[in-house]
Amino acid sequence: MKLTQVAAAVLLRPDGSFLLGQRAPETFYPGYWEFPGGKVEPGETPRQALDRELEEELGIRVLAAHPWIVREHRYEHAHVRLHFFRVTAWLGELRDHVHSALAWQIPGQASVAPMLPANGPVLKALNLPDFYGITQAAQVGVEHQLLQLEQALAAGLRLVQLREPARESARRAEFARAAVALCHAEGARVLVNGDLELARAVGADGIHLPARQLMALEKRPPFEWVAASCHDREELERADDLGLDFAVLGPLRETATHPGQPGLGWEGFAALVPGLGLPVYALGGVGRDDLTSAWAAGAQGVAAIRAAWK
Ligand SMILES: Nc1nc2c([nH]c(=O)n2[C@H]2C[C@H](O)[C@@H](COP(=O)(O)OP(=O)(O)OP(=O)(O)O)O2)c(=O)[nH]1
Repeated sequence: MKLTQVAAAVLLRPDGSFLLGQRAPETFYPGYWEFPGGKVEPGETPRQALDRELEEELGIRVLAAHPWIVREHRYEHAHVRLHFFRVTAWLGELRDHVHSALAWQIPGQASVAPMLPANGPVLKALNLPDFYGITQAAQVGVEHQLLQLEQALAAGLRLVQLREPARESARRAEFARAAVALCHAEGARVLVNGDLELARAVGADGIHLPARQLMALEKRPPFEWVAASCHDREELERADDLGLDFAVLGPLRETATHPGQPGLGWEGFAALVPGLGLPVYALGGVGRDDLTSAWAAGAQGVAAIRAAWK
C-alpha cells in the first residue's frame, strides 16, 4: 500500500494543555479524536502542509512549530506516516472548519475518547517534560543530592534519572529509595540507570539503559517507562525499534566529565534525529537556557547532570 505522508499538530498552550479535534461524520473513523492536520500534498514539505492545514482547518497562522516525532501506522484504507510538530505560537482565534468538536486536554488525563489508533504512543510522549535531571550523588554526596533533588522538584522538575554507577550497592539502594519517595511525593517520574533489579526493588517508574545495554537487548524491558542513552543514529534507531519511550543523545558540547570528546553541536543533533518515533533529549554541556535551540533542532528538551541542580 502506498505510504501517505501526513502533517499533524500538537497545539500547546502555556499551561501544557494540547488540542484534539473530533473527526466529523462521513469521514473514515467518524467520532474519533485526532490532532489537527492532514495529508502532505505533492511538492510540499511536512512543515508547509502543517501551516496550510492549520489555516484551512482552524483559521490560524502558525508562528512557531518544532519538529517532534514521526509515527507510522497501517489502517485498512491507508498506510500513513505522521509527522508531528509541537506548535507553541499562532495568530488568530481558533475557528474550526472540519471537526465535530475541539477539546483542550491535559497530558495524562485525556477526557475524550476514542482516539485514532495511531495516536496512543503520541499521547504517552506528551507526558514528557522539557527537562530531564540526572543525579550525581557519587560526586556530591547522598545528603546533598537529596536536598538538591527536593529543591529541584519544588521548582518543577518532573523527570529524573538516578545515575549512580560508582556507588556500592547497599548505599545505592538506600539513596534510590529516598529519591523515589521524594519524586513520587511531587508527582515526578523517576528512572534508574542500568540496574533493572534495583529499579524494581525501589519502585521506580522505569529504567534508563546505557548504550551498551541498549545494543545488547532483544526486547523492551517490562517497565512502564524505558529510555536509553545514545550517541549515534544506529543507537537511536535501536531505541526506536525496541519501542522505547525516549532517548538521550549527546554529548551536545564537550564537557568537563568527558574531556576530549567533541560535541555534536545543534546541527549535528538536528541531522541525527529526523524521522524517529521517539522523543530525544540533548545531553552534554546544556541547560535550561538551551531549550529554544533544542526545540529548533527537533529535541524534546534538554537533559543535564550538573545544570539540573543549580
Ligand atoms: N490529522 C490527523 N490524521 C491522523 C492522526 N492520526 C492518524 O492516524 N491520522 C491519519 C488519518 C488519515 O488517514 C490521515 C490524515 O489525513 P486527512 O485528515 O487529510 O484525511 P482523511 O483520510 O480524513 O480525509 P480525506 O482527505 O481522505 O478525505 O492520517 C492525527 O492525529 N491527526
